[in-house]
Amino acid sequence: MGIVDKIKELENEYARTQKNKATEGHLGIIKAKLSKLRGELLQDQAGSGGGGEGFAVPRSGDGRVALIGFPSVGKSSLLSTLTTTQSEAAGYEFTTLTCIPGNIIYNDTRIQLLDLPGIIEGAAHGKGRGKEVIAVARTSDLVLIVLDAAKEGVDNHKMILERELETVGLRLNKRPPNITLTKKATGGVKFNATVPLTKLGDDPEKTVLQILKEFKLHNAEVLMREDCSTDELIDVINGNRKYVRCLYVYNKIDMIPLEDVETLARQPDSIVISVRQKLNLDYLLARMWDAMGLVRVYCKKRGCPPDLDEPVVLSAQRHGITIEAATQRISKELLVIFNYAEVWGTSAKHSPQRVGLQHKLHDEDVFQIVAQTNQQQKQDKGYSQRVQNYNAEIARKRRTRTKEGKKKRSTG
Ligand SMILES: Nc1nc2c(ncn2[C@@H]2O[C@H](COP(=O)(O)OP(=O)(O)OP(=O)(O)O)[C@@H](O)[C@H]2O)c(=O)[nH]1
Ligand SMILES: [K+]
Ligand SMILES: [Mg+2]
Repeated sequence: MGIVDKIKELENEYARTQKNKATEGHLGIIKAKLSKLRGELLQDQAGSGGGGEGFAVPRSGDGRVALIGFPSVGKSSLLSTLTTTQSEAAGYEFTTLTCIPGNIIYNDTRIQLLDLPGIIEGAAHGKGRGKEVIAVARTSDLVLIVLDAAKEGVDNHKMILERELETVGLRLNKRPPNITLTKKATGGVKFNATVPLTKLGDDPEKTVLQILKEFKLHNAEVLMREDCSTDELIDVINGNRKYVRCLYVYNKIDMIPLEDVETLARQPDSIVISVRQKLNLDYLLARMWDAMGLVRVYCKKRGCPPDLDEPVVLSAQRHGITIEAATQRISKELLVIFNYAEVWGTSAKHSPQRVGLQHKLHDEDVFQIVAQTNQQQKQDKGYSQRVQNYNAEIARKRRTRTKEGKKKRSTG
């Protein structure tokens, strides 16, 4: 009998067995067997054929949130509750074997929520489908580390998960260190700092030089604008770090005493919930929204009220929250003829305020783009260059589209 059939048989047995005190032991053994077999199945998929390339779930909506956690903490139950997608949930581990996307509409914004297989210690080094799960975390705007509040050693679980994510270059709830590193061809190492450095030993410059040497960087300029640690310097040298927001979601609080719930809720970036009893889920959504740093702005045409049902959603983490990012989202063509914008809302000093492309918008601001007049276009030296760039980009897009079309026709 193959592994899949064995799993089927055990699942059927699990479903058939009455859940009560007398059967607890027997169910426990089935669960253990199932967990072992499903873990093996997951490993197989990661190894040959099935896995490797990661989960092919395209990005959609205005932001992406990944559910990361140990098996059976309630990730799938949470996805099925917050979205209209159903992801199978069960009492045994590794119920979910792949990435399952769902959608949340919140504040007129579409958020893609991703259910994922449970991960275990060693995930970062390829245990189970750990590598692929973590790869999804890297592409997300927010990671929800889901924890089982009723499980013993939940603090330890939290630490293990953080470590797994950190190992592969994710940095949770941290800002990129304020260090500029410029690699040079010659000239040796030039080191400068604008603040006192307290975390790099007695001779910070020497420490920095030694670290650079380890990475075979013999010619470079380093400028530190904050009191950084060696780890932060190494992050900057490595360069492929991904800074992601993260919230800790403690599920199953229906199973623990109220005092314990309060202790967990007081920890930073932590939210306590019960999916089963639908406790605190609205609060979770509100915290998710805040953590994602999304900004809704409304574009209006001259003489018309703005369309308040259709925000342009900007992400501080991804493309920025400037007038430029907003204009680009409406149409690249508009950027070519952009003259100035008028802004109403909390980012404006007075309403409306006349602003340029680099103005940063706030949530629920309204803006109107004012184009250059023909006369202004003639006088603007940069105008013809912008038109050329724009046309070149359109041409490039058209070429890649035809190429892709040809490829599809020849393979499909
Ligand atoms: N008591 C309690 N049980 C819950 C809660 N949420 C989920 N469960 C149960 O926990 C078990 C595991 O739930 P799943 O949603 O399958 O967990 P998962 O994290 O997706 O598990 P894997 O896919 O195996 O990693 C199921 O038996 C759920 O009914 C909750 O809030 N309270
Ligand atoms: K499960
Ligand atoms: Mg699941």
